[in-house]
Amino acid sequence: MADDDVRGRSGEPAVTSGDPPVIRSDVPGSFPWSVLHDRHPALIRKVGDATPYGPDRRRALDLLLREITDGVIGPLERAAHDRELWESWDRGHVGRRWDDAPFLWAESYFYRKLLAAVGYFDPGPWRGVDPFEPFKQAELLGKGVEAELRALDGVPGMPPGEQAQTLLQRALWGNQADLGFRLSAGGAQAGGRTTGLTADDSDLLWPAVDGPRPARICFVADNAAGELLPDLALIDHLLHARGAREVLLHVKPTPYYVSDAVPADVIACVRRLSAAGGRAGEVGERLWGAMGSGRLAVRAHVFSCAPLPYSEMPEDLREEFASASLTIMKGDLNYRRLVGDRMWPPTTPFASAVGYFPGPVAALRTLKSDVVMGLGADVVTELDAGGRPWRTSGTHALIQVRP
Ligand SMILES: O=P(O)(O)OC[C@H]1O[C@](O)(CO)[C@@H](O)[C@@H]1O
Repeated sequence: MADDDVRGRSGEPAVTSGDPPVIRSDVPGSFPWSVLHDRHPALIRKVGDATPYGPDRRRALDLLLREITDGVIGPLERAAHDRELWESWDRGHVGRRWDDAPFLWAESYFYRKLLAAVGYFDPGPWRGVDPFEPFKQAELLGKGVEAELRALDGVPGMPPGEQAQTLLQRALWGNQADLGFRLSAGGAQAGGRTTGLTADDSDLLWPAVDGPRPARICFVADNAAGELLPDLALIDHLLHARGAREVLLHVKPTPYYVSDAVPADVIACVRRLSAAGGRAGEVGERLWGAMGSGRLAVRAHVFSCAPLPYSEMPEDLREEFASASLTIMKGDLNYRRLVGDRMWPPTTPFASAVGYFPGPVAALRTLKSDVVMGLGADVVTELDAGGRPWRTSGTHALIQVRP
């Protein structure tokens, strides 16, 4: 796959091969345009309403709203702890228009600036206060999560193959629990789901787990609460029932894309499981023990919040993925970063885009953005004929594996 960020003289990303163009947000009415122009302003308001910030934080939120509305991407503060890091991730976009940056880059930078606006990195009372915590917390205590936990009670009575598939499917569809999606005006209808998957390589996934030696699994999580709970139930299955040696659970180092899990969310979910009683309680107790013994380790790599595709991952992360029997990538954003945020023809083979990845990799994702590949031509024809926004509505899902 060509590297998006091989730069031309202007600093603009240059497409160097026949790969399709990187997705931008500059077409009014397009999905990425609506994320930048509708979803992000709405999110700034919701964040301001959810926490009693004082006048200085409110002013900063207003300034950010003005910046994303009026157009030009401003730099981070001179003293920002990660300014150098972001300079290394910049591809000449700072100082240019938000709409002209790659969609992936612009969204990621928006979340970094939102954290700055609420004082997340500054000395003072708001340092480390997750602006999305009220939304995550509401979900964790909600009825949907209660039902998810109770559903685990039915799993031990199933034949082993069905247990595995059930836990896999619950983790997959848990990816609908994306608060960024639901907080926006148009996203509220997410929740319907199709019965079949648009692609299903699950028969390739289990052999990678059950290989000759006890597996080491990298599990790259996505959203907290409603997604992380079934993810953790699947992780428990890998460790407890499938004899995996260890699971390295990658989450975000800082709050991101509203509901993306950070280490505190892992702890909250393990506590929630442990306190639930029944099968969920057993799962929670085992995971608690696995964290204590090191069989379940949490990672919060800085690249997990980078505005770049995984093809540009740093060497230490590459080595970690290379050492795994299987890396499981959850969710839409991880998919975009895995295959490259481009308008791939949807029948392009999945393996052709992930050839750079240093080990076996599986994507578990509900479809919430334009990027998709690895579908059968008949599937695409049928989906297109349906006349619905199947790529972005979260009602469709896929499991793709490159062994
Ligand atoms: O939580 P997920 O599955 O990564 O989805 C996040 C998705 O939401 C969006 O922010 C908007 O749909 C996408 O850009 C992104 O891929």
